[in-house]
Amino acid sequence: MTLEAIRYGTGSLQILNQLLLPHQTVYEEIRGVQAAYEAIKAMKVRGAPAIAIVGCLSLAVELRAGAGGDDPVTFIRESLCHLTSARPTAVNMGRAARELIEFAENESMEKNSEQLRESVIAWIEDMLQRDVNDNKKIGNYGAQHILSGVPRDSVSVLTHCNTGSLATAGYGTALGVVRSLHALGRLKRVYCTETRPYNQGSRLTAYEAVAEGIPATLITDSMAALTMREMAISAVVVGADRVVANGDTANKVGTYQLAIAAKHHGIPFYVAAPSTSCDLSLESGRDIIIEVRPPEELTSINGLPIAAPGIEVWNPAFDVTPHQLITGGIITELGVFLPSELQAALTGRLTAL
Ligand SMILES: CSC[C@@H](O)[C@@H](O)C(=O)COP(=O)(O)O
Repeated sequence: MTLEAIRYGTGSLQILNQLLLPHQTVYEEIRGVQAAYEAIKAMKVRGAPAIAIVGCLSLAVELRAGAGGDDPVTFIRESLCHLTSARPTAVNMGRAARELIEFAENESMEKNSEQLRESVIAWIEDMLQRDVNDNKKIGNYGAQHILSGVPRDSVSVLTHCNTGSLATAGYGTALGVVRSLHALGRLKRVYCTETRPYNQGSRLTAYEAVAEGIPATLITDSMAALTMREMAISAVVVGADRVVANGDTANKVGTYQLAIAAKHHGIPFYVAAPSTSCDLSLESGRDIIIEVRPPEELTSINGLPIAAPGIEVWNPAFDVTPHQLITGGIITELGVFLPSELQAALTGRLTAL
């Protein structure tokens, strides 16, 4: 069974409302940029790569209907800036916006409005396939790298949040590595954290694992260190929302403590992310803007209050793992790099942000 977070046909876009998973499978029509902005903000669609793809596809839907009239470049620029502001930590939407605006500006030198719309739509539609292809490469590189440390045995890995088909155009990043290990017949088990407060692990990663027959065990976030000690974990593999020049990595809150626990237990810690999640314009993780989300995400679950009324809440959605703790490497579609190698490996391959 293939899970589809995004359904796109010429001029029409639907997203799977991930707030309703795993109990209901409901696809919602996204008719344009504002609807995509709201869906991203509400986390109906989430995951750094999926946010960028849905944002850009919503623009394609509007362009297909002739939006922007005689000045499509202004419409494209304003729409993309708006979409980028929905969730600030993940870099993928900002990067896609930057590249697309530059592309549209260049195209506008030679093309009329109609032709420009067509070429921008083609650029956007290509994102879906590019993302899946990149994720398959990440899966393969990551699996080979992990297995190079354990030549014969099957491995157990631990992952955090959801980085699978639901967070990308398909296959996934960290969960793509897990998929590749499973496809090679070398995955003993994946341990997935619940991932409070939004439960992307228990609702989404667990859902993908069950749907695809991947051997998986759910743990609460607070069981991670114990699991590392007791369950012969060979690697911790997580995704990323932004990897900066020195390798510091912003990812779903809780990642940092996993990296500390992995270091204590001598377990290699990997970040799996496409190069589009890397941001060489920032030198260190201190410069990353961390999204702080509403208190209700902690004080209730599905609208049911679970905390003492009146308690103050701090709800940062992401944390930054220092590069020194990323001991396994950063797995990209171009290969696996130590944090110290990343900048040189990507220089010249990424557009400046
Ligand atoms: C594949 S995106 C990186 C993930 O590890 C993770 O941080 C993520 O899914 C993003 O979180 P979310 O807040 O659900 O959009």
